Amino acid sequence: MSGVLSDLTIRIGDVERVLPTVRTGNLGRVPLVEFIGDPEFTNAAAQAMLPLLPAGTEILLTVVTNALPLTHELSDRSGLPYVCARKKRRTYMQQPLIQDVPSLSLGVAETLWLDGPHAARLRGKRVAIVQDVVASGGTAQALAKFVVQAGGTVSGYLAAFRQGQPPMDVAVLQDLPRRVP
Ligand SMILES: O=P(O)(O)OC[C@H]1O[C@H](OP(=O)(O)OP(=O)(O)O)[C@H](O)[C@@H]1O
Repeated sequence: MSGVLSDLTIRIGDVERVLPTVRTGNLGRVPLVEFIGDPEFTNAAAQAMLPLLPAGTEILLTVVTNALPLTHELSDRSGLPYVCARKKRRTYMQQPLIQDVPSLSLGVAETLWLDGPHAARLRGKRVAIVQDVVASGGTAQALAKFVVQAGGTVSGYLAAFRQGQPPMDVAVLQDLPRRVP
């Protein structure tokens, strides 16, 4: 069972968490979802997301940081491999694909990097885009561009949480308030 019990107390399966709220420059106070450092919460979310995987998906694509442990667990449970984009160029990258994200959920512009050999794993594949939270959808759009650049097709979008109204259909466990008082 999943649900928002109050504005900021959430439950996924048997795991309940009170989400902290943080103040951001242009959004006011927003709930903060953190999977990093919380394997119990991460595992519960990954397990609950299994039925959200689009039919026919062959590989998952995500981006650091918070979505990475979630995608790892989803990969382990589903048996689907995954590829992860970075938010910094690493010296060992070979002909990386590059996408700018104008403004992420916390109002910070980013550049995403997908190492060439990882991009090659998407070629000809049906790719599900996995995120912890989808807000504006800017990150999801950038990841979808990676899929197209790499020669794959997007099978769908899934996330643990949605905050706001992104432009694409995203399968989620729960909607969270975009702002809190
Ligand atoms: O739909 P959007 O508006 O693009 O926002 C969603 C993105 O924002 C958050 O990342 P964050 O900037 O907190 O980075 P982190 O995961 O590295 O902490 C979240 O992890 C998503 O990747």
